[in-house]
Amino acid sequence: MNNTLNFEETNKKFINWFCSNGGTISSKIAFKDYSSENAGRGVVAIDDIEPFEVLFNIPHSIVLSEKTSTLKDLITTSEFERLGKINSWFPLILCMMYESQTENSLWKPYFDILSREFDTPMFWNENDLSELEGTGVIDKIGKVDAEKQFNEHFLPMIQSNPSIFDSSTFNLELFHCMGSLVMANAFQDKIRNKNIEDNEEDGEDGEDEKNEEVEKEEVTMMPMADMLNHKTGFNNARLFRDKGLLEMIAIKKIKKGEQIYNTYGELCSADLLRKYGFVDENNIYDIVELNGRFVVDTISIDEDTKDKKIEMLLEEDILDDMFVLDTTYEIPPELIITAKVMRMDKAQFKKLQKSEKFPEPKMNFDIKQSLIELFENRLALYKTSIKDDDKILKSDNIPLRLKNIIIMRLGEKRILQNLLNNLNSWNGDDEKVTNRKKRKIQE
Ligand SMILES: C[S@@+](CC[C@H](N)C(=O)[O-])C[C@H]1O[C@@H](n2cnc3c(N)ncnc32)[C@H](O)[C@@H]1O
Repeated sequence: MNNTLNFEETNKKFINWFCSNGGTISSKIAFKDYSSENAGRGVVAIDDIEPFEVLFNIPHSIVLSEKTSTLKDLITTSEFERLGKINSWFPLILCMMYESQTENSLWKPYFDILSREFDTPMFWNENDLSELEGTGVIDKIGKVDAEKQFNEHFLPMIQSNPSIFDSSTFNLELFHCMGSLVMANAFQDKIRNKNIEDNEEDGEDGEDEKNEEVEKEEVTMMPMADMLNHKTGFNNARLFRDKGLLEMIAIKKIKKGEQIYNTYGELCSADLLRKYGFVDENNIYDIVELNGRFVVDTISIDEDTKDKKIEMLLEEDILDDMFVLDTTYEIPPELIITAKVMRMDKAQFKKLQKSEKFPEPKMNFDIKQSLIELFENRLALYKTSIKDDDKILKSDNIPLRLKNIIIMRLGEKRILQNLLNNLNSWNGDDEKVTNRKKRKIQE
C-alpha cells in the first residue's frame, strides 16, 4: 500500500461497515501496513492479549457465499448447483464477480479493502515460470484449465443473462481476479446437513447418504477473518465456529506489537507460493515430490518385465502417481518396495508373481545405490544447484519473486540432499536410513 491516507481511510470505512453490520472488534487489535515485509495488510496487537481472548466476531449476515449474495435472487439454485458440481469454488467466484461489480453491494467496503494485486505463478511470464523447472509447482498452476473452465461454464451463463452480467466487465480478467481472491482468502469447510442429523437421531441408517453429506464443502468469504496473515510456526489465533458464532480467538499469549497470524494450513512453500505468492523460509512442511513414472524409469533394470512389475505395484497401491518426501527425511516404505521390485531380475520377479509376497521395505546396499541415483537424478531436474541458489540468495537486490522461488526450490532440494547424505553414510547397521529429526512446530 503506497498511500498512507488511502490505507487508513479504507481501513476505517471497512471497520465502520463491519461494526455497523453487527461485527465486534477488540480494542486490543488494529490493522497494520506490512507492505515493507511484502505482506500487505495484517493485524497487530496494540495491547497484550491473553489466550482465549476474543479478537473479533463476524456476523453471519456478512459472510459472503452463494447463500447470502443477492445473485441468489437472480439466478436459479439449479444453476448454482450445476456450477458447484464442476468445482466447489465456482458458485462463490460467480457471486464475487457479481458483488464486486454491483455499486450498491452490501460488500462494497469489503471489496475495497481486498487486494487486487497477486503475485502468484498464475500471473507470471514465461521467464519467471522457467525458474520453477523441477519444482512441484509447475504442473499445478492450472492457468490453461482455468481459462477453459471460464469459457465453458461461465461465459455461456454471462452471455445468456445480459441484464445481470455485462459481458464487457464479466470477463476472463475478472474471473482470474476473483478466483485468486477465493484461493487466497476463502474459508473452506466440510459441513453436515441438518436433515442427516435428524435421520441419525431418528435412528435411520442411510450410511451412504451420511457419508455424502459429510463430504459437502462450503466455501465462503469471511470479512475480517481474512485480514490475518500466515507464518509457519507462528500461528497465534484461530477461527472458531460454535453455536452460530464466528469468533477469532487468541490461542496463545500475544504481546503488544506482535502480528496476529491465522494458519492457512500445514503448507509447503510450493503451495504457499502457488496459492498466495509468498513462501516461508525453513518451512518444516516442505515436501518434494517424486513422479512415480520417473521413479520406475530411473530404477528399472529389465525392460521385458517392467510393465508387468508396474501393473502389479499399482494394483497393490504400492506405486503411486507421486511419492512424497518430507522433512522427517524418512524414505517411504512404498518407495523401497518399488525400488526392490524394479531391481528384480526375471527369475526373482517370476517368484514374486507366483508367491505374491512383496519384499520387506528394508534397506540394503543394492537399493541404497539405486536410491542415491534416483535422488541425484531428481536433483538434476532443477536448472540450478543448491550452491547456485545459495549464491543468488546472497546477492544484493534480488527481485522478490526470484527470491521466493529460490527459497521454495531450496526447501525441496535440501530434502533430497539430506536424504542423499543419510544414504551415503548408511553402513547397514540399521534397517532404516533416517536420522529422524524431530519436526519442531510452535503451533
Ligand atoms: C488472507 S489474505 C491476508 C491479508 C492480506 N495481507 C491483505 O493485505 O489483504 C492472504 C494474502 O496475504 C498475503 N500474506 C499472508 N501472509 C503472508 C506472509 N507471511 N508473507 C507475505 N505475504 C503474506 C499474501 O498475499 C496472501 O495471498
